Amino acid sequence: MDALVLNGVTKRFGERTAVDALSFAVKPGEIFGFLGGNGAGKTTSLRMVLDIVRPTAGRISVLGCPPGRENAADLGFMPEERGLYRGMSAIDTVTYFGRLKGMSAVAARAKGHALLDRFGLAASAKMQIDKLSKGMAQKVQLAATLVNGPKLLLLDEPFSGLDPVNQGLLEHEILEAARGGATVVFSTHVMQHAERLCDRLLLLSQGRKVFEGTQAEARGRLPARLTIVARDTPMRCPGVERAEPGAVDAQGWSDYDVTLAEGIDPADVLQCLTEQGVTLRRFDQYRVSLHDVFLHLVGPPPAGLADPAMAEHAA
Ligand SMILES: Nc1ncnc2c1ncn2[C@@H]1O[C@H](COP(=O)(O)OP(=O)(O)OP(=O)(O)O)[C@@H](O)[C@H]1O
Repeated sequence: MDALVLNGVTKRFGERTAVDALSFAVKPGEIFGFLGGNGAGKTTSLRMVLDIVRPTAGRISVLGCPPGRENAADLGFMPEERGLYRGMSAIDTVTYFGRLKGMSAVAARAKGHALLDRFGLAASAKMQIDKLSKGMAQKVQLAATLVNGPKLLLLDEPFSGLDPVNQGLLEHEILEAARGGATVVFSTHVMQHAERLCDRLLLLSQGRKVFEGTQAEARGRLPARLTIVARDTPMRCPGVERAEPGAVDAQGWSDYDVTLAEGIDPADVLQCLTEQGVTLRRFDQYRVSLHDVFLHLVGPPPAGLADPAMAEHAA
C-alpha cells in the first residue's frame, strides 16, 4: 500500500486554482521531495493531506485512509508557519505534542528529552519558547514532529530559517527517519537539499505537476553537455547536436562546448571519437543539477522576483 496517494486533486480559492488536477503516489519508506517555486501550491497540497483544507475535487489517501483524525497518531507534520506556544517550555511543548498523538505523559517526556539532547538543546529543555532563538525554536518544533515516531513525516519548507549546521542536522534526521522505516515528504524550493535527500521528487509549477520521478530521470530531461579539447570537431559523431569551438592554440587544440541530443549517452560519443581517431586532451561531462532541471522545466522567476533557489545556487 502506498503511504500517500493524491488522485486528480484540485483546490480552488475563488477564481484562483492553487492546485490543479494533481496526482502522485509516495511509496512506504521513500524520501519524496515536493519541489516548486513560491506559490506553486506545495503548502496547499500538504494542508489537504492533513485535512486542514478540503480539496475542490479529487481523492487523497493517507496511510490507506482519507485525510482526517483516524491516522493522526501515525503522522508528523512540521508546518511552514512554525506555531508553538511561546510561554511553554521546550520539553513541555514536545511532551504536549506527544500526548496529542496518544503517547503517555511519561513516554512523551522521556522521548522529548532524548530528542532535545540529540539536537543540542539539553541545557535549554526548561527554557520558554520565546526565550529561544528562531533556529532553536525550530529544532523544538522538529522534536515535537518526531516525538511519536511517525510513519509518515510531512515537512513544509523544513530547512528555512536554519543555519548550515542545523540544516545538516535536519538532513541527518530525515535520513534516520527513513532508515527507521518512515516515509518522508518534504517541500522545498532549494534544490540542493532535494539533491542530497530525495529518492524521488515531484516538480510543481502553478499548481500543476511538471515532473515526477527519480533524480536520474529528472537529469535525463536535459541534454548532456560536454567540454572537449580536441584538434578536430566532434560534430561528425551521431548525437552531437552542437559543438561550439573556442580559440585554437598554437598546437591546433581547441575547446569545444558540446551539446548532445536528448537521450544520447556521452560514453557513446567518446567511443565514436576514439573510433574516428580524434585525439582528445580533455573530455568532461557537465553534471546537470536539479537547479538546471528546475529552470528548464519551470523557467526563471519573473523579473524582479527574488528566487532563493537561484540565490543559493549562485552563492
Ligand atoms: N487561503 C487561501 N486563500 C486564497 N488563496 C490562497 C490561499 N492559500 C493559498 N492560496 C494561493 O494558492 C497559491 C498556492 O499557494 P501555496 O501556499 O500552496 O504555495 P507554496 O508552493 O507553498 O508557496 P511558498 O513556497 O511561497 O510557500 C498561491 O497563489 C496562494 O496565493
